[in-house]
Amino acid sequence: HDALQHCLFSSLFSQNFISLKGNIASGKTTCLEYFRKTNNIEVLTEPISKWRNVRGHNPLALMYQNPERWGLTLQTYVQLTMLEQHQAPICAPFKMIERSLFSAKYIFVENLYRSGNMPEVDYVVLTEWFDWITTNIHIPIDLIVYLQTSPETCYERLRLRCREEEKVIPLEYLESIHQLYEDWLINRSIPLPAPVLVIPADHDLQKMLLQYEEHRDRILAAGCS
Ligand SMILES: Nc1ncnc2c1ncn2[C@@H]1O[C@H](COP(=O)(O)OP(=O)(O)OP(=O)(O)O)[C@@H](O)[C@H]1O
Ligand SMILES: Nc1nc(=O)c2ncn([C@H]3C[C@H](O)[C@@H](CO)O3)c2[nH]1
Repeated sequence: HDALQHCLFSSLFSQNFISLKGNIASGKTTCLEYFRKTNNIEVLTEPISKWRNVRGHNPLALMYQNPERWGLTLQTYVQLTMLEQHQAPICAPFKMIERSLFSAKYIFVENLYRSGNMPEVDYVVLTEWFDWITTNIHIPIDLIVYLQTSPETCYERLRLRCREEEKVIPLEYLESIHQLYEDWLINRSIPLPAPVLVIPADHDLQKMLLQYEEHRDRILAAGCS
């Protein structure tokens, strides 16, 4: 009975799906935390724990160690876990999801392929999967929030956070990821699934919390855009 009531409740609201995007260590987790605490927003962080341990295997580490051999393995699993995130039922008027099925394809798969770290057959098979999913399954996104940082800032923060698998990431990797985000979200090289709100995110924690406060109304008006 409760589940039915919940679903009726959530169907009454024009559900608003906000996708939070940004480079590695651009501050997404901090942003999600802010909105989880201050508003009635359901937050879905990246399922990175799954990528680091799927039945005892760590495809994230494997990909960083040998992208040509393990890129497809990780990306196939990222695509599945991100689809699960998009499909997860929600019972709040807003759902903020860290990155998306789209950023996995347009940023990370694209980067692996363009940098020569993904054989074309792998790229083509992943694209076939992605095209089938996005054609046959509705992936609702009402607003994209882009935490725009410089690669250097992300590199510094990355080193501070020192996640084991990420120790091998050079600045150049962050620069190419940054360029793909800029091409997509600023220069609109690929059609966008939703409007983009850009938040400069090179500032310190205090200033960022003020930025989130300033942009709160715009973000929570997602569905009425
Ligand atoms: N505005 C900030 N100023 C300084 N350090 C920050 C700021 N925001 C986050 N950090 C720190 O930088 C590191 C990365 O931040 P965070 O985990 O929020 O990034 P992220 O975008 O979620 O990373 P990923 O893409 O890897 O999930 C963390 O150690 C965090 O404490
Ligand atoms: N190759 C690859 N493809 C993805 O779709 C993807 N999404 C996130 N990540 C990496 C970035 C951070 O190290 C860590 C947490 O964001 O996981 C990815 N790596």
